[in-house]
Amino acid sequence: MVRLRGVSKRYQMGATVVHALRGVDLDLLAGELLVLLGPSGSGKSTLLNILGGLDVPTEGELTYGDHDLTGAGPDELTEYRRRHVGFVFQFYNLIPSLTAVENVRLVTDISEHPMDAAAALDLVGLSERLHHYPAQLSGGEQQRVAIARAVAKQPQLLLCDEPTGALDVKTGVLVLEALHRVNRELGSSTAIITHNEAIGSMADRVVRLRDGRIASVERNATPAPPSDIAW
Ligand SMILES: Nc1ncnc2c1ncn2[C@@H]1O[C@H](COP(=O)(O)OP(=O)(O)OP(=O)(O)O)[C@@H](O)[C@H]1O
Repeated sequence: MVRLRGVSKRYQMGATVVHALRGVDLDLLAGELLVLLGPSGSGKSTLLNILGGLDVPTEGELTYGDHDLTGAGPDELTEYRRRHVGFVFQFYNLIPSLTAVENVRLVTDISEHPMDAAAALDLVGLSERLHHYPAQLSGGEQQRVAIARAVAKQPQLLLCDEPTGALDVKTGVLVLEALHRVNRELGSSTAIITHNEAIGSMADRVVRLRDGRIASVERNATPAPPSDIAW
């Protein structure tokens, strides 16, 4: 689905150069659920941002299907994100003055092949909360609205940066269940960044980053259901 080859990212900070990624090769496969683990500063967010066209590599290649995005400019990357990528972040970034269903409609109104906003909220278990405002929802419910908003355009890629980082275990598991369901039912290739080793057990593949490099890739023959995960 998406292919990175020899991807490096360097940031110039005054006189010093920060090597965020060093020669990463990674394929995100169609329909898979990938968990990206690694210590703070190992390059996880940088990698996810490059996969999703939010950032560009200093070196290396990025391909989406048979579309070469290496060297793509801002307009081409915006088009790529708009058509194909859904993002979920640690903080939900909902519009406080809009209800759950209105937050999701912000995306469905401008998408080519959207799901119905209420159906997207149903997919994440929130059919009873369509007309609640963010302040009337728990943290886990707000994150599930953010997931519904990300998936309502039926993206081929769903990229999640610490989606359970701000949540307790019980709520975090509900969010993981929503991501798992979206991955299995919509078939969106899903990548989840986390510090939390336990979450690796629900993945088809676990990729570990260390110091900007891929330290290991493991395939899970029998991924665990999110309800079995505890931390
Ligand atoms: N915009 C930037 N400017 C300068 N350095 C940056 C920038 N973004 C990231 N870095 C540096 O690149 C390295 C990798 O950062 P990144 O955020 O990808 O790591 P991470 O594994 O996601 O960390 P965390 O788990 O703490 O979020 C870090 O050393 C970070 O300080």
